[in-house]
Amino acid sequence: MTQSIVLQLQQLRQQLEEYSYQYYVLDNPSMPDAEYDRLYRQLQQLEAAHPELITADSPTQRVGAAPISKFGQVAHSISMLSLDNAFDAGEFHAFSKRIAERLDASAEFSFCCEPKLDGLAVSIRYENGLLVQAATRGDGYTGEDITSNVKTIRAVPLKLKGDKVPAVLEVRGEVFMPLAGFTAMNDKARSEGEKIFANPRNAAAGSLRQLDPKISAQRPLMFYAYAVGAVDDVSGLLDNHSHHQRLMQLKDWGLPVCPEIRLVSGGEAALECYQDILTRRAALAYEIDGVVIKVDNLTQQQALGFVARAPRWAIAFKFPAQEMLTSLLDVEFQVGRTGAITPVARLEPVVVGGVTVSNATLHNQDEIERLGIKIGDSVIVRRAGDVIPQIVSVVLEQRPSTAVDILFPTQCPVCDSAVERVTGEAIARCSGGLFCAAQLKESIKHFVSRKAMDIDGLGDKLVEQLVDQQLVKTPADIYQLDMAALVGLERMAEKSALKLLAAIAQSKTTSLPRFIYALGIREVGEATALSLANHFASLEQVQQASLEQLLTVPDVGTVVAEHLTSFFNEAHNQTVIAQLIAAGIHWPAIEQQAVTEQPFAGQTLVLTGTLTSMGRDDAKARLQRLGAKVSGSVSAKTHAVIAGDNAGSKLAKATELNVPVWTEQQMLDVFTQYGVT
Ligand SMILES: NC(=O)c1ccc[n+]([C@@H]2O[C@H](COP(=O)([O-])OP(=O)(O)OC[C@H]3O[C@@H](n4cnc5c(N)ncnc54)[C@H](O)[C@@H]3O)[C@@H](O)[C@H]2O)c1
Ligand SMILES: [Zn+2]
Repeated sequence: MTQSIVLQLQQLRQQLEEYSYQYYVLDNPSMPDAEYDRLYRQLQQLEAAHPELITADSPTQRVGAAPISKFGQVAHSISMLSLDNAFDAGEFHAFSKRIAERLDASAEFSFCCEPKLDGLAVSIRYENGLLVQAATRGDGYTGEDITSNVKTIRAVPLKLKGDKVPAVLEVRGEVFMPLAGFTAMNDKARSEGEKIFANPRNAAAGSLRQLDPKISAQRPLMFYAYAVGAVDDVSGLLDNHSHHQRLMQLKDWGLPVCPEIRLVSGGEAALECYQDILTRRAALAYEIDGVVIKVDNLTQQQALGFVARAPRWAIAFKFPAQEMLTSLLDVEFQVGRTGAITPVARLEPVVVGGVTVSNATLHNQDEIERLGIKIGDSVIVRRAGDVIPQIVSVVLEQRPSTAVDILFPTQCPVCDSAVERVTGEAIARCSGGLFCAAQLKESIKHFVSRKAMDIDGLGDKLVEQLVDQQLVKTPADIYQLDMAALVGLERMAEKSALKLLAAIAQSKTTSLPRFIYALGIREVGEATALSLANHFASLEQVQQASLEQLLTVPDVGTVVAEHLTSFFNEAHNQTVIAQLIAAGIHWPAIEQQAVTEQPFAGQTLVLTGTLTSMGRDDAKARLQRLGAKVSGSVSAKTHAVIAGDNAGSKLAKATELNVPVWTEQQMLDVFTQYGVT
């Protein structure tokens, strides 16, 4: 019996030791805090039942980890301790009862309630108001000398304010990374393929404990003071009665103090304060993992004193954990309305931040590779605030032998079309734009829009009804709609149905650029559609064009060319195009003349002001057909500016740069001359 308990204790201590090493020394924990806390509690309970088995080196008897040798060492003349935890109101009441009994006190305590900032503790020493040294907590007795690094934190004053400051003042507080800075730093690292930090605490610790302070200087670190360490204060400047009052003094001396700190009277008020901060947790600019509730009276604090590793006069009342351990059951691939394929992790349900989480996004294939994740893995899930749950890392040591690789689909899970991933893009997409049910509503809305097939009366609401009722499964089905189908729809009177059918019939007479644009190929806007039509002069030629041929078209770069080839390579799309043509969609042949005669070839033109004869888009399209590149801004390279009514700054700029200015009429004359009407 005892034998097995000894073994169990050994195992727990060893495990906690290893996790602490990763957490404190490497700043790279492999376990969520909640899992560490759970094992720690287990150890505490076992030790409480068998006090004879407690060893001096047990994690329950020690603080943090010894300083590492790459830094100089700093001995703390007043040790830097940890805090005992409470995980529910009952545990807080037990704390308050304990202290009342110890002090034999009947009156309510004044409590100072402070957000428990999630960063790392540092001690900063000021001598005659000047910052002379800064150290980490280390094992509580000896910390690491990080003076140069702390000096790079802008919020930390190098000199205290005012001339009345204690001769020696050690300020203790937390260095942390505000959420905005954390997110920005990780986004940048991710886009540059660099290591990202699992959470703001690791980011703060990893950023501060750098041999090169220049690296710390670039990191968005912040500091809040929450205690005083050693002092030499012969003139009695520092308050001797209230912890809260001391914090206010630190503030006056120029040290940042968390604005959420409250002095309250009694346990109930402390619990209310806890609740209040918990409700506002997500709205705070930095991460906190609980509220530290401290007996405010310094005489009482002194009387209560310390046990092994924590003061008796304070307790950290923890919030529900934002990171939990769970397992990855499966990965599903969802197809978005624009064809983007997103891997979604199906998780063993777990409560994170007070909410049950059973799914998390895995973003894309790069993210899957970055995490090195497999189905069956133990994973750390993080849900902070209203942010969608994320998988932050895999616990490799717990990988089961049955874990299997995640296979990214090569075929769309909705429509079976090929999945494409264009060079340089992280997102993989279904290439069956005209056929894929997941993309149908968006593709139909685009197909019928004004600059595409221009079907009047076919608004978004109606498109949704047609798709939902499965009357339209591809754009080609629009041309099969009849009276019987339409009058069955909501708010569709016979008269409007007739009008709609007429508009559909009318849309069959179109132009090649419009038709190409209507296909909704990614990145193929009106201008590109026009370039393609002009260059190839027929749909067949566009459909059959190779990547190299496409790259010779003005306006078409690698990304557009890749989208075009994968779209036309997809047989599903070809089928729908054939159905559309069969339904009677047609356009006038593009005259060879339009292709060759391009008086504006190689020229950049700018349109400005209000045109009276046509819309800006229309004019732009015609100028493009004549070879022009139409730009939005005037420079010395602009060939001419076409000025409509009320032209403003662009016209002024043209005059200033001696760029020729044409009237709308001059432009119309050119259109007539070349027959672009
Ligand atoms: N994930 C892991 O593998 C792993 C490993 C080791 C430790 N841990 C985590 O670390 C905790 C133990 O670390 P700890 O000893 O630093 O204890 P702690 O973080 O629970 O509490 C003490 C610390 O709280 C901080 N703090 C923040 N705001 C404060 C305030 N207003 N007043 C006073 N202190 C404040 C200080 O840095 C202080 O040192 C565990 O509960 C666990 O969650 C995790
Ligand atoms: Zn699809």
